[in-house]
Amino acid sequence: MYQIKLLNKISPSGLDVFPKGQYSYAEEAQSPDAIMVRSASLHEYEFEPSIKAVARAGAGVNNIPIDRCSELGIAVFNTPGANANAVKELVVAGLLLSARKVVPAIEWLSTIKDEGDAVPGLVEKGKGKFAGPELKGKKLGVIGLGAIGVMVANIARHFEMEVYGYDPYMSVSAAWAISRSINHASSVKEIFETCDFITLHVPQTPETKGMINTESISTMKHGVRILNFARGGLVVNADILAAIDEGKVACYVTDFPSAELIGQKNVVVIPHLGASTPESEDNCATMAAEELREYLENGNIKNSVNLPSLSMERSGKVRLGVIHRNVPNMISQVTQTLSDAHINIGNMTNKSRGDYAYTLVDADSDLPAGLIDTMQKIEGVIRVTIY
Ligand SMILES: NC(=O)c1ccc[n+]([C@@H]2O[C@H](COP(=O)([O-])OP(=O)(O)OC[C@H]3O[C@@H](n4cnc5c(N)ncnc54)[C@H](O)[C@@H]3O)[C@@H](O)[C@H]2O)c1
Ligand SMILES: O=C(O)CC[C@@H](O)C(=O)O
Repeated sequence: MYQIKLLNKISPSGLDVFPKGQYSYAEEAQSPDAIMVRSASLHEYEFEPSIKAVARAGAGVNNIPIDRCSELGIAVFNTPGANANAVKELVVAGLLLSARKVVPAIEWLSTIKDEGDAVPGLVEKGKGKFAGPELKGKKLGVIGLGAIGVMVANIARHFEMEVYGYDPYMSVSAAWAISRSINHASSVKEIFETCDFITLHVPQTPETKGMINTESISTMKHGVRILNFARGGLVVNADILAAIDEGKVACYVTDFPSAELIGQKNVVVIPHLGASTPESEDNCATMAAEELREYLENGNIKNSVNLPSLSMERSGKVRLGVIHRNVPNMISQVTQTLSDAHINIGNMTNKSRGDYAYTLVDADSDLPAGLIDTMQKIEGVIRVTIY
């Protein structure tokens, strides 16, 4: 029985992917084989030795200690694109809210709610201070052209915005999906200097952390509107609040609340609702559960963020999955261990990713006792699993 430990609320349609009687899932598990998580932080988590995989039902993996997982031989998965449409739709709302002062205007209405028949008159008299510009004809800069950024860039064209996109690492599939009418910015500086609206769609990494700060804001247009549906850490809150105070930034819309942002003028704070639709919660949970099943049952890897993608159709009697360092002589040592035990290899495949590599072997006969221990002791082998 495979045990899955759930660290956040996971959509039932994802949990239905696990066959009853073969899998159990709960918030507490004695010897979990895998963890399913959304936004809970695992940075302080003591991984049980039984854990082979972590599946993030979502895109961002900055809540997971990826390097530590790799060193422990734990495969980390995410669900690319599964919640992109949900985020795109909320970004559209964010664009409109950043331009038209709908949020403060609604708040203002509650101050005149006891004025009886005078309300319509007060509305017509007071509404002038809530005027805001149209999107049509304005320049939108999209930083990060992945699953979400491409969708945002494309839909903004339907508002007749002039769209600029920046992503030095853009994937081939994103390049196919993006509209040809999007202008290619050759640097992030170009976005900062050119655009009236800037929206962030990059992961939080050491490279992107704090990218919106006093210095970068100083290169932007006066009255720029900034949207952050990616991660709170991309923006230095104190710097953007100072820029709002000076009028340099007209509005900041973020999906990542912090005490200093809540209630501030010209800041629209949303409680991390980007992916909170039933559709995206189902998509993410289903994709994450399918990835876990394929890995736990067959050792096949799809959508891992720390190990290579590698799948092989099953053959032979026993399958071995070996996570090892990406250094010379590893494959020969793995195969030598099998040949020393007179095991014929029916099929095998290997792929590397950065410092790590993964070898899948289908053996034609059962493995003798002790073989796994012998293989595990090879220098550079991190984890050996039988499937
Ligand atoms: N608000 C939410 O609920 C919510 C939901 C989903 C994702 N997110 C966040 O949005 C981010 C993007 O999601 P996605 O699904 O589009 O991911 P993605 O991996 O499909 O796209 C990220 C893109 O950023 C690009 N990139 C990386 N570093 C960059 C840099 N320095 N400059 C420019 N581009 C860079 C990558 O090349 C990639 O194309 C996630 O990492 C996550 O943090 C938030
Ligand atoms: O699980 C969520 O609600 C948010 C997920 C989102 O931040 C992501 O990175 O995919």
